[in-house]
Amino acid sequence: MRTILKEMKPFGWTVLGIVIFTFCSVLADLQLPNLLSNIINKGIVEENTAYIVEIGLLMIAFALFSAICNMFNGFLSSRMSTGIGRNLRRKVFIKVESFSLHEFDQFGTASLITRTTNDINQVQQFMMMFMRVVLQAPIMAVGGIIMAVSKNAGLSAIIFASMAVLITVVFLIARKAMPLSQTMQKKLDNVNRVMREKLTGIRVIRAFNTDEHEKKRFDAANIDLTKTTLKMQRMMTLLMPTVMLVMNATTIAIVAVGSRWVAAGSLLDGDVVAVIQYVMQIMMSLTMLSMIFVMMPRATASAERINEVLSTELSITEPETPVEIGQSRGYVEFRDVSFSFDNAEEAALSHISFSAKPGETTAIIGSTGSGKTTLVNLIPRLYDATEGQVLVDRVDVREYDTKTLRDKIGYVPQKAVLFSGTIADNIRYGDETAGDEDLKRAAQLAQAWDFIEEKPKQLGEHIAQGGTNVSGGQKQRLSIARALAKRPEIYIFDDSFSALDFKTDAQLRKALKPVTKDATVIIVAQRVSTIMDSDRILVLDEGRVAGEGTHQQLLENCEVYQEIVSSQFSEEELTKGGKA
Ligand SMILES: Nc1ncnc2c1ncn2[C@@H]1O[C@H](COP(=O)(O)OP(=O)(O)OP(=O)(O)O)[C@@H](O)[C@H]1O
Repeated sequence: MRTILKEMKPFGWTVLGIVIFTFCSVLADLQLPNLLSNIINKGIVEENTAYIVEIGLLMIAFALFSAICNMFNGFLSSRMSTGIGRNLRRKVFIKVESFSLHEFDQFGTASLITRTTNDINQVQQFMMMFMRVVLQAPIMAVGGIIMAVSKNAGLSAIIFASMAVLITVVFLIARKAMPLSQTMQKKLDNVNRVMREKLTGIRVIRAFNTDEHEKKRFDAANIDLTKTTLKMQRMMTLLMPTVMLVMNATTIAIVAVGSRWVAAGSLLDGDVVAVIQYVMQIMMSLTMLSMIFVMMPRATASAERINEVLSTELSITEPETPVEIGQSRGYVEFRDVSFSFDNAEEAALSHISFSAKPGETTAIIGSTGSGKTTLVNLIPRLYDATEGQVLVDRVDVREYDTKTLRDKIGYVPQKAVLFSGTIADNIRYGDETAGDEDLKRAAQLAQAWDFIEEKPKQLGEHIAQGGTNVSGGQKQRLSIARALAKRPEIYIFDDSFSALDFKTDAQLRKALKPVTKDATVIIVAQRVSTIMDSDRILVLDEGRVAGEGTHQQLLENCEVYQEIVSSQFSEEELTKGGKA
């Protein structure tokens, strides 16, 4: 919570304004019972109408003044809490942007979304309530007690007794509510996770007719959250009736004791009414304060979750003195590299060594799960190697500023990702200064121009969120065009040709040759036909290098490669030289 309170720093003047308005409104409110008691004691008892009107008008003026102060207070509090919410959202967003895949794995996407939205909202609402109540309630309670004691010290003893009861109840409720609030946020994460999976996997769910199964899964998460929320709400519903009970009991006690003292002539009627009014003010402020105590655990849980994100130590950090770009042009080398995912029993990559040179194409092939994607992810530092070194232009990737490193790389991921916007926006992601002609050229090279040309708005055609309004192959071609527009020194194609038909695959590789002739090209592929012309093929098997060489060399000496080839080609094709 301390971290969140630090967020109040830029709002110093607003806080000062809130403090001043709160003081003014409370002081005005505290005058009202006193004035009412004067009306009764002097105006009504002595039948002095002029006095009643005069004090009545004064009461209206005080009430109006308090209302205006409260209005300003509300305005400033909302300005501050929404400002804190905005700043936190910005900070979390920037922090998450600097996360490596390791941190994404650690938090989970659904949880990061809940933290950026719901958790920050909780804190924002709490801050709003906090600023309105946390000053007002104690001042009102203390002021009310002083005023009540000044009216009659004996009657005020009753107030102390009831305050003790109320504080005990609030404490007990807050103690129970605290863990429940924390659980609630976790369960909300769960609901978001199931919902997210359902929305992103809707096609599979429909195709496999698993709507019922998904419904049950969602119901389970939803009911779980509902149960905890209800438990918490039940606790909260106890609060108001308890306050009312204590307040009414106190009023009765004051009337019972006060009426005797009035009859004995030691107390005035108006003072009994004033003390009752002070009791109401004190109890109401304590109730408001108790709302803070009830909101606080949930807000604290949310604040902790936000803080977890903000204080995460990045597994991929920038070097203190980054290396300047040298003369080389994209030379990639792996030196005895091993990599393990957190909590994984076995290493995903073990002792990998190879080099990929500019002007050459290096292919990586291997069965599913053999570590191909993991290997290429180490080049742009999406993960850092656990052991060994990944070098780009003979410098360890960890010694580069990540922006400098990633500027050298054109990465086409296994699963093509498009953003909502136009086709041009998506290709321009690679180079924001690219003109329409550059975009067209990149699209032509990526064999994407044919389908773009047919669209009514061509490059200006809208792409839906997640690229759902283009086919898988078209998505992949746009994703390739994006990398080409960047004109990088190192191209990484992670199984990027798999959604293309054989003809387009061959055309694309042919078109790429002149463009990438000076660059280092690394192609991950499942299809032998895609990579058989490569200068060097690296065969991966269970995270280890099972062979390295050209297609012909591997056919002769690498068993794993022979198995892959024979699973994809017929005997006849193999004797013809494996051409598909
Ligand atoms: N985020 C992750 N956390 C833990 N283990 C992972 C993670 N990503 C991949 N793995 C594991 O690491 C191994 C290598 O995965 P990788 O994705 O690199 O394989 P791949 O060869 O690219 O497979 P495919 O051809 O199916 O894409 C697999 O055993 C996989 O289960």
